[in-house]
Amino acid sequence: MTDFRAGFVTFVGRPNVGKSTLTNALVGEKIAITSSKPQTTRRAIRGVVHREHGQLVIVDTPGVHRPRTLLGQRLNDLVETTLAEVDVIGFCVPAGDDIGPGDRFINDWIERAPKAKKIAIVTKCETVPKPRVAEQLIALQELRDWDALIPVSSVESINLEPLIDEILQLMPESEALYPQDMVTEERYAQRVSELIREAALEGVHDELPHSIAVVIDDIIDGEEGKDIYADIVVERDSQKGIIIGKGASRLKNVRRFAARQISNISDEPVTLHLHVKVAKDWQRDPKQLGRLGF
Ligand SMILES: Nc1nc2c(ncn2[C@@H]2O[C@H](COP(=O)(O)OP(=O)(O)OP(=O)(O)O)[C@@H](O)[C@H]2O)c(=O)[nH]1
Repeated sequence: MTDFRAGFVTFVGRPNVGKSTLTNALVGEKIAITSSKPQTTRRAIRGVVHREHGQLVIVDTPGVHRPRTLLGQRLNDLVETTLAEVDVIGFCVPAGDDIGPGDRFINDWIERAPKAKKIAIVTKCETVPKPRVAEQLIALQELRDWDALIPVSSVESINLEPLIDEILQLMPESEALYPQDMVTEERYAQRVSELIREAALEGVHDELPHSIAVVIDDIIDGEEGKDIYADIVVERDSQKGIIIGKGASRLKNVRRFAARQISNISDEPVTLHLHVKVAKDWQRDPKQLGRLGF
């Protein structure tokens, strides 16, 4: 096949700029979890966008930030490993935010991938008036000579196909890297655990979101469907109480919400069994981090 292009792209940017939402919107299926809490993303998750003339493999990275814990440090390492392997880096900045020191830090940082093509993406562009989008594009142009510059909205599906086209044009000529029917190579258990974590994050505040991890204990295929056993892990007893809620009301909601999401990605009925466990200060403990898969 001539003129078919394929390669890897990653979106970088401060936490909460909309990288995961953009990945999901481009792939057209829920791959990465999203939330209004910063630093939701903890794994390099791949989604694959298939088009007649090419294929994009999206690697989702955690938000870049100043590491305060061992977990933070490992997340930054993960971003760096990802950067070294991609063909295109998409630098994301929301239309409504001024470009600040955090953005400049990331802009300098992507220099560490000299071979990657670099594009700037203005996200959430439906949230501001058009002149503001134009201003943001100009501000970005002052940062560097981008290979492409494009405003998008994941929520209102603005410019998503043009973005895919722009990125594909920057990819090397190559055969398809993944089979046509594959949208993610994330293992089922990993996707399940992320969906549970997303449900558990709903409505929690302050430090608690960063303290929540989910471990899948077992997935048992029975005649009536799957039984999934999972632990929601927190760092302190007080957090355990918050997650469970009065008369276990909150935990029941988490289970109901997660089960519905998991059903959407499963081909048979699912029964979800959740337990809440305390692993004291797991974010700072190398052994616990290993056990939780970081
Ligand atoms: N209005 C609007 N909100 C958006 C858009 N894209 C993302 N958001 C919201 O912005 C918030 C953060 O989105 P995420 O996709 O989780 O951001 P992220 O950059 O992946 O965040 P981290 O995982 O923390 O790095 C969520 O509340 C999204 O719903 C958009 O196009 N328009």
